[in-house]
Amino acid sequence: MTAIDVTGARTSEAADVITGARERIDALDDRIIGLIQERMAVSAVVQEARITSGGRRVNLSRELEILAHYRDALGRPGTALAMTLLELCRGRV
Ligand SMILES: C=C(O[C@@H]1C=C(C(=O)O)C=C[C@H]1O)C(=O)O
Repeated sequence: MTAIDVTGARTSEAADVITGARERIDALDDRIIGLIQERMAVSAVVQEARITSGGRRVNLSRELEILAHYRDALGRPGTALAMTLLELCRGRV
């Protein structure tokens, strides 16, 4: 397959732009995944400390703050993203 086929572009110039941009996207996705894994590890520290102290895993008021933060930054899809992040970090409630 040629670069044009793979990218869906109709010219080799557009195919070059898309190929370069996709490399940047792949690198960004790797960093985002790494940050999510780091967030999961830090969240686990908080949850473990709270559970060990006799508290509950989940803290609803804190989660509402996080949902609002993502919604304010990214709009409605930000809320969905934050819910997915919270599920990754503390499991399903
Ligand atoms: C990490 C915490 O514990 C849980 C996980 C959260 C998170 O991953 O952001 C937020 C609230 C809690 O349900 C916390 O209370 O800060």
